[in-house]
Amino acid sequence: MTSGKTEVLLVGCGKMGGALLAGWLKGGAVDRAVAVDPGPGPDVFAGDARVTVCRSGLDLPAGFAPDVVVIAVKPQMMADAAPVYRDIVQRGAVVLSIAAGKTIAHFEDLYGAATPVVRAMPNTPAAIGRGISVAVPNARVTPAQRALCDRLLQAGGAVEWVDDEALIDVVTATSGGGPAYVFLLIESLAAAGVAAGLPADLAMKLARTTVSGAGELARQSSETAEQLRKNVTSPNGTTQAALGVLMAEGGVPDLMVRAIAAATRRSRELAD
Ligand SMILES: NC(=O)C1=CN([C@@H]2O[C@H](COP(=O)(O)OP(=O)(O)OC[C@H]3O[C@@H](n4cnc5c(N)ncnc54)[C@H](OP(=O)(O)O)[C@@H]3O)[C@@H](O)[C@H]2O)C=CC1
Ligand SMILES: O=C(O)[C@@H]1CCC=N1
Repeated sequence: MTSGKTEVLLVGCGKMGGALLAGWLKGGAVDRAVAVDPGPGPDVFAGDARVTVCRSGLDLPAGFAPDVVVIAVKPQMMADAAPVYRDIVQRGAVVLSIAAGKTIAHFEDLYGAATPVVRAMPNTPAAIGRGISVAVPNARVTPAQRALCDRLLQAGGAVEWVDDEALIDVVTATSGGGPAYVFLLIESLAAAGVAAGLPADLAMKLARTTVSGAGELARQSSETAEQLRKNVTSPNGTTQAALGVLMAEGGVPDLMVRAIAAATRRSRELAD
């Protein structure tokens, strides 16, 4: 922090890093950001005086000493992308990683055992301030660094902190990837409507509006999700006929257990 200003180095400005940066700039959470990305991702921010775009970590502005280094590259790119920031991290920045699978120990190995590291998992609704992140700090993170990471993550929506890092793999499977499962539901609902005779544009409008409306109702209502489901399900009516298929053995609840287990396994594999 320079004279009370918050300075961020963002490594990887793609879908998730870009969504976070947009939220920081919009909410004023960041006074200066240097975004490193070899692709066109950060170009959309180039007109903002607070943002400097670099194509490589070797081209950082002279003397740049960020408060936080946010790692937002794909886990598979980590070995190429992350080592170049060792000096800058060792000058006192906290590392905030949103990469699936990559553990706190991974960054301690890379940057030194004394490095303050926060491992977090956001999701793409952060782009509209409606995401949720879960974060875990290592013991080196100071209260001020934790508050800074909390502020950065809150620009994208809700934030939960946990102590057990192993939960982050499950969080990754549940809420990190969760929006994709919901978009699949929209696609599947629309496709099923078309298969049953609806025009495609009407089917897609019904699916998008129904899923987003139901999501907003779930957010605003004090009733449980189960009760909200029952409120739609008239005894021996049409919804009950559909749920008899969806909730049968091997149906959505069973599939979701398998899906979350597969994603959790994959997150653990990406640690290496
Ligand atoms: N997408 C999501 O919903 C979520 C993603 N995450 C995590 O966020 C991270 C990024 O994912 P996502 O945004 O989807 O991926 P993207 O591919 O959209 O973004 C990654 C960006 O990093 C760039 N990049 C590649 N190599 C380097 C490098 N050496 N230095 C700097 N930037 C580089 C890529 O450029 P290029 O494309 O040119 O290679 C790309 O623009 C991942 O670790 C993922 O696990 C976490 C939560 C949710
Ligand atoms: O699919 C992935 O690996 C990343 C992590 C969570 C969402 N996208």
